[in-house]
Amino acid sequence: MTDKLKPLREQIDALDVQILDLLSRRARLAQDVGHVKAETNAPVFRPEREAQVLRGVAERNPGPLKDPEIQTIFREIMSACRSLERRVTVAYLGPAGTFSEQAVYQQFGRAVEGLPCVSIDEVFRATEAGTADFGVVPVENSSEGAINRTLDLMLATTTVISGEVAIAVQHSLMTRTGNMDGVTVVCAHSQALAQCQAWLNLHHPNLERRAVASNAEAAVMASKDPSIAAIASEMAGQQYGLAVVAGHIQDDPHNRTRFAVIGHLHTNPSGHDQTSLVLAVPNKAGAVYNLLAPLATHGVSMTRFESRPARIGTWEYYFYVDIEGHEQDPAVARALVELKDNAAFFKVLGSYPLSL
Ligand SMILES: O=C(O)C(=O)C[C@]1(C(=O)O)C=C[C@@H](O)C=C1
Repeated sequence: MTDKLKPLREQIDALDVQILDLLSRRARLAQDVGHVKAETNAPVFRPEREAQVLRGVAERNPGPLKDPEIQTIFREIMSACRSLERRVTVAYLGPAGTFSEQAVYQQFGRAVEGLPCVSIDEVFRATEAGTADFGVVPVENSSEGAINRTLDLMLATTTVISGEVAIAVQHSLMTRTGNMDGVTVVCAHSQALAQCQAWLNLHHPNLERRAVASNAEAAVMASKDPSIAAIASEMAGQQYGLAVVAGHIQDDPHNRTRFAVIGHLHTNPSGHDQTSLVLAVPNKAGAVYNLLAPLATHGVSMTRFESRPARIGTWEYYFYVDIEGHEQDPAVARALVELKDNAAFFKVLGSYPLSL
């Protein structure tokens, strides 16, 4: 056995030497890029470039490694190279161990400075004030719908959307012991409780369900109190020393949450982009239909349409609309001019690469 392994390991060692050399050369080039950027005060993080690199490696991937694995490796390479230029700070809904933190790493890789915040409002504040370069905020969940606080703050603040990340949200029921002896309460964020309600009704109908600020907060509580179980990601459970009682308990096995990367960066076109808008129309018959007509005229697809009450005491709404393409794409640019003409209110939240 060792005789057969030895020559294979020698080949792996030789390749690792080459990989290391190539990585060092790549890192030095990134440093050069950093110097060029520093001269013009250009942004270090370029989401459109990173999206192109990640799509490119998936297209050229000869296997046997799978595309997501290859992309994870290259994301970390770029993250490490980027941190040689400058380590970016990213605010997210903390504490550590939340799905928001997972989304930060999925977008920026590990060589990033995470700034956990106590609320979505705080993430916007830190980003708007420049305490963080970027913020990562949840926008919508595939089973529970829009995160209204995020939508309201996107309208009210000066931040733009520079990118998006989608992550699979898998919940586990966890306690200190890995069993439910003496447990009377289950804690989680209200969204997580809602996403697991059918499972809880079936398996633990008598547990008191208590909504708390975040799933990670629930994990902290469960780590201190044996009468509390937490619903959270396994990552959060590990962080706070919990053991899994049951995994994958979300009612929708394909449960996903989409996060927006907010900041002050207007991202350039990557070739596969999306634009987010907020619109309002005068409250009269046919107004919404007329408002959206320019999209059809210019062949621009709408991928999302969400309404929020304007909260000014009348029955008026803001419409959150996602369309395919970048605001610099000619067809999108033409459609936006006409949309703006039709709308009583018009704001482009940002154009950014579609999540991988
Ligand atoms: O191309 C750039 O602008 C770089 O800074 C290099 C690099 C990379 O490592 O490939 C690093 C950070 C940017 O976000 C994009 C790409």
